[in-house]
Order: sequence, then C-alpha cells, then structure tokens
Amino acid sequence: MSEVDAVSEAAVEEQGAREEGATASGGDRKADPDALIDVRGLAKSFWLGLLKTKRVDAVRGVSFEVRRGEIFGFLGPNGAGKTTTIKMLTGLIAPTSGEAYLFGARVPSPEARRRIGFLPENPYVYPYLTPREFVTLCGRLSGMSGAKLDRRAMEVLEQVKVAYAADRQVRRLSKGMLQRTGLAAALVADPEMLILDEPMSGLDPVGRKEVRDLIFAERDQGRTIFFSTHILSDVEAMCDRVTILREGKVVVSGSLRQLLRGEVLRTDITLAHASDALKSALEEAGARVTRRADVTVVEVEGDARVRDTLEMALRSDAQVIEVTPRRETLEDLFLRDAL
Ligand SMILES: Nc1ncnc2c1ncn2[C@@H]1O[C@H](COP(=O)(O)OP(=O)(O)OP(=O)(O)O)[C@@H](O)[C@H]1O
Repeated sequence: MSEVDAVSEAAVEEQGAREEGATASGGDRKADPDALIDVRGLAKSFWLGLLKTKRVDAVRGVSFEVRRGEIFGFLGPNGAGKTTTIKMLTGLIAPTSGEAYLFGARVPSPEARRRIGFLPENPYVYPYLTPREFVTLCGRLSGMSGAKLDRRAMEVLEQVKVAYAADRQVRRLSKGMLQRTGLAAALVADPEMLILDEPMSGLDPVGRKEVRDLIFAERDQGRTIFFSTHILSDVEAMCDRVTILREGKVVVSGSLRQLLRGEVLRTDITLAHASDALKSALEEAGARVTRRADVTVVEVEGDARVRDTLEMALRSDAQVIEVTPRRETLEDLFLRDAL
C-alpha cells in the first residue's frame, strides 16, 4: 500500500474507528508525556468466508509503550500480528477492542497522525510517478508547499540515496530503491516519530546497513523510531527496547540490555594445526570440538576450562587463532523462553 493509498484508506477508516471508539473510554487523556505510543490491550479479529463465520484473531490484547527518543523494535515471526497492530496504531483499521494513544491522543487522531512519518510494508507507489513527484505529493498531503517543499523533497531523496534517480519513473526502480523512496516520503514532513513496517525488507546487505545508519542518524537528530521486523539481528544491532509478538500476543517486552543476560555463555577457541591426540584429549575433558575448513573450534564453559584448553593447545604445538567469548543473543533468548 502506498502512502497515498494509506492516507485515503486512513480517511475512510478513521471515521469508522472514531465512531467505534466513541462509546469506549474515548477522548484524549493525561498520559506520560514521554510515552509517544501507548498501546493498551489492543485486539483485532477478522471474520472470513461468505457468511463471515470464520474468525481470525490477528492481535489478542497487546500492550506496550514507546518512549521519546528511543529506537523500539516490534519483533515477531510472519503472521504474528505486527502489521495489523501498526494499522490500528496509524488509524488505518479500527481495533476490535483495546485502545492506542499517539502523543497522548486517542487513535485515530488526525493531529497525532500529522506528527508521524509512516512507511507501510511493501510500499506501493504509482508506477508512472517519479520519486521526486511521489515524495512531493506526500509532502503536500502533509500541508507543505512551494520552494520549501521542493528543497525538502530533494534533501530526503539525497538522504536515502535515491537523488540520482529522482526523475526516473518508479516502475524502473529496484525494490530497494522503492523502499528508500517510501522512507523519503515518511521523512519529508519532518515528523517527530517514524513508524516503519519492515523497513529493511527486500534490501541487500549494503542497503540494510544504509537503512540502519539512516535510522541511527534520525534518532540522533531527536526522532523516535518504531519499526517492525522478523529479523533478530536487526533488532539486536539497533534497538533500545523491544516487544516480541507471537500469535497475536506479547511474549517478551523490555530493554535489550535487561533481556539479554550480559554474562558469557561459553568461549569459542579457534586453533590451527590441532593434532588428533589433542582433539581427543579436549573431548575427554568435556569440550565440544568441531572441525571447520582448516581450523578446529573448541567450545568450553567457564574461565578454568578456557585456561586449561589454552595450556593443552600450546603444549601440543597447536596455534591459537582466536578466543571469542559468546554472550547471549536474541536467538538464545528465543530458545531460552521457547517463544
Ligand atoms: N485483512 C485481513 N483479513 C483476514 N486476516 C487477516 C487480515 N490481515 C491480517 N490477517 C491475518 O492476521 C494474522 C496476522 O497478520 P499480520 O499481517 O498482522 O502479521 P505480521 O506479523 O505483520 O506478519 P508478516 O511479517 O508476514 O507481515 C495473519 O494470520 C493474517 O493472515
């Protein structure tokens, strides 16, 4: 869905959402001024089939907060309910129950919506527009105009490295360039917060790194970033805090530093020229020994075992290539908590 489609769909849905929300605990309320997103018990069910008899509970009572100035990761496997939550948050669809606040205002709030830049999943841009036209159009929809808008459109296209193709029709752009054009559109109105649904999808490793750097740069300029992904390493490399969703429910939420135990789980010692006798001796001493290409990797737990292994290796004339302490990763967290 393009930003343009998103905007028009939002206008239609917003009315419905407002009507549905009116009977609940509606209205704006006093909230923590640093909680730019406050989601409380949000749920969404879809009814499928001709007679609407089959119910899909896409989101089942999700709650979390995003604070000013942080990079917040919204993580979960395919089908976990990330996009559905983001659609409710941005006012594109109305929740079945629960409520969400943006900048302290109950969603849907046109004022709050104006303060966010939104990148939908797989942004669709009308193929005969150019990036410059599309980004300018999005700026106009946000109330910008004139030379200031022209300048800002080129500035954000430069930022996302699409300026060289600013006047090329979108249908001639690669998926990565299209994704960046979507990002430029999200940035054009200088929003306080970015809501990005899978911003790294479809990008090659260089493109992913560039988008990561861009997100860091935007945060350094004071923007708050909320992004969804199903890729653990993206979250680990970038986020201050994270909420992990599975089958429509929050399974883990908190700061990455708190969630990932800082202690060393094990140490990997990489050796060259390890003899068969050394390998057997290490295995007998309880180490896990694996051959990889022309090196041997020995996995041990505890400082005493590290020292013993190094001594044995040096005594047998093996060469120590690398000693790497392994700390817990998000993947370990997934396994630990059997998410
Ligand atoms: N409009 C809809 N009608 C019916 N079911 C839907 C609709 N939108 C989403 N769903 C279902 O709701 C569940 C959650 O989907 P959602 O797209 O929110 O997941 P997601 O975490 O964003 O996944 P992905 O990473 O694949 O985009 C899925 O089972 C999906 O099929």
